[in-house]
Amino acid sequence: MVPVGAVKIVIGTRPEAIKLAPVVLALRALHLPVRVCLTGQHPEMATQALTPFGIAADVNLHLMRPGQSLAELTRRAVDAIALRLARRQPSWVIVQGDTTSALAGAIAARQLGIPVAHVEAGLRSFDLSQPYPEELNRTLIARLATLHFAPTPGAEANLRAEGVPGKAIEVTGNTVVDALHRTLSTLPPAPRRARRLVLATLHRRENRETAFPEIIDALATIASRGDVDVLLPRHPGCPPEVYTPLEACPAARLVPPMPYPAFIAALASAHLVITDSGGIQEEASALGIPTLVVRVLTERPEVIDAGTALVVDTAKSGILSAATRLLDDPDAHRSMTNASRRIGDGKAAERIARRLYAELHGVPHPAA
Ligand SMILES: CC(=O)N[C@@H]1[C@@H](OP(=O)(O)OP(=O)(O)OC[C@H]2O[C@@H](n3ccc(=O)[nH]c3=O)[C@H](O)[C@@H]2O)O[C@H](CO)[C@@H](O)[C@@H]1O
Repeated sequence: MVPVGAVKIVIGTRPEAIKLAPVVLALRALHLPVRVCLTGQHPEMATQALTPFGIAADVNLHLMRPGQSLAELTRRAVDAIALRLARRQPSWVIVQGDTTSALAGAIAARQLGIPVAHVEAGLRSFDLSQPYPEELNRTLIARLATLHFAPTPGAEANLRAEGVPGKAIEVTGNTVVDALHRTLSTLPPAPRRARRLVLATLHRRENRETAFPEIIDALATIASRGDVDVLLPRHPGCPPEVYTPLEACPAARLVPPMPYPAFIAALASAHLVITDSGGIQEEASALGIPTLVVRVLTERPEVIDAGTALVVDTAKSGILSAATRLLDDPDAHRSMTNASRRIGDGKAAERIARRLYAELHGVPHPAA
């Protein structure tokens, strides 16, 4: 049995690890007992992401199996998490974002009557197929959660429109900005680059079949300009053959998933980002790095309002014309470089920890 007031944090993937690491540290700073449970959805990457924050998981459920369907992962994750929760009876369970692990954690906790706090609550694309399964997962988690930590006023408005009462929502900023600031403060000064860096990442499930060849083709054409370097860390969830056309380009560098600090160092020095990632849109916006979002939509209108990102869809021609403009027109590029605080101010985890402290103790933290 864990001590009264213990908080169990369920983490499946790399982005959950990055976005929950500041929360683990903030809860510990308030002397709240925390246990970190990895589901193993990203077997190596979640551990890799926690390490720079000095966090080791208390348990790893190792749930991934080759060829496992989403339904099977969901079923096995609910089962395994429920067993752990029943044994340890934490006072709260925290899940983050929109993964299958987060949904399974919320279902398991709810079934055992343990309240769920949802970090990064209220993001919506309003299309259950885009991104899939993430929009479905986060919508369902909202029905299961007791406390909703919305990163922005826009996310809060989405939750209110779904009937979530105001007192169950706290607008905190996104914890990714906390992780970013903490990491930037540990980095050495960036070395000067001979050529401008185009940093790209790709992994969205709904993009894999049809859109990836177009996006990779566009990246190969950009790399062949001769005046930029293209850097693309692979995502282990993507079939390796997806990247093959880029392997022939001398100016394109395909690398294994990068440790978070190394990735942030590359991002901070990038001239242009091309990505289907959610978290990287947020980090690039906080840094003021122009970003082309290779999706049909974004559930982060804040990065568009901030002027740091454009949604360009996944056709090669659209990606190329937007990238060419930003690489060839300094004014167009400059107009997208204002670092934004709309995503967060770096204090989200502290707000989350204080609210949970108050929920657990019935009074605010004495230092509040
Ligand atoms: C639909 C959607 O938007 N869903 C998001 C999704 O995650 P995502 O799309 O952000 O996922 P990725 O792109 O894999 O991760 C990005 C992170 O990884 C770091 N990074 C990257 C490459 C590398 O080589 N080394 C690294 O360290 C990088 O700096 C960044 O922090 O799930 C999250 C969890 O619930 C949600 O929060 C979030 O809504």
